[in-house]
Amino acid sequence: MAMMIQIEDVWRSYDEGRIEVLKGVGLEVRDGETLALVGSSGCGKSTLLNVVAGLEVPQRGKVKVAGQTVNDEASRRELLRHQLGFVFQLHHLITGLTLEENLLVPAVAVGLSRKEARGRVRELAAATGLERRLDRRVRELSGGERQRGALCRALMNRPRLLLADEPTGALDERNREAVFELLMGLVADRGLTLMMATHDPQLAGRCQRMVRMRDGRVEP
Ligand SMILES: Nc1ncnc2c1ncn2[C@@H]1O[C@H](COP(=O)(O)OP(=O)(O)OP(=O)(O)O)[C@@H](O)[C@H]1O
Repeated sequence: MAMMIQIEDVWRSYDEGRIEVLKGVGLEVRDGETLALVGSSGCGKSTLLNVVAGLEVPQRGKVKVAGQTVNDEASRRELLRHQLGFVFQLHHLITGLTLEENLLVPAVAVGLSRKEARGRVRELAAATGLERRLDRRVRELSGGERQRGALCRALMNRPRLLLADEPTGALDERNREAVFELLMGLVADRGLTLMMATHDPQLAGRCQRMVRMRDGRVEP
């Protein structure tokens, strides 16, 4: 069975080792699997996702995504641009730009033609009910719309892996359900691998596998 993520004995600390967050994490996620990462606040879920995404560098250990070792700037850049999409708890869109402009940013970064990029924008906007919001500035969108926009942006470069850090954590219940349904629907349609940190047991239960973090490690 092909592995999408391979994490081996990963250690990450802050403040010159005084704050130890990841203490020898090992985890494998299969291609096409949906996995929920749960555990109490501060146990290191976000840090682990950031390490997988190459946004943070571990002091020790190995991370492979789609068989490629993530160990230098070039591999991290390649990973972020082509292999994975990331949805954060807060949308992280540029609020002064329109939604469409935001979605074009990752496409421009990989040199997609304007025509192709606009085609993808329309396709994702249709899939998330945002067709009539594309010309709006992000600061004029609702919380649920922003989060749906963030999901679109994460999928613009057609990654095979989606990482999500409390993707519905900042939303009210109605929006939470709607955004989650969209996310899971897009993951299923496209056969994506999903690794998602969540505090919501209901959302976690909708993933194929649930993994608990405790004291800087993943429970067996
Ligand atoms: N840049 C940093 N400098 C110092 N400490 C940090 C830094 N980033 C994270 N930490 C600490 O690492 C620990 C784990 O943080 P992390 O955000 O990974 O936890 P989490 O499980 O995602 O928590 P939550 O569920 O509340 O989002 C926390 O105690 C946090 O304060």
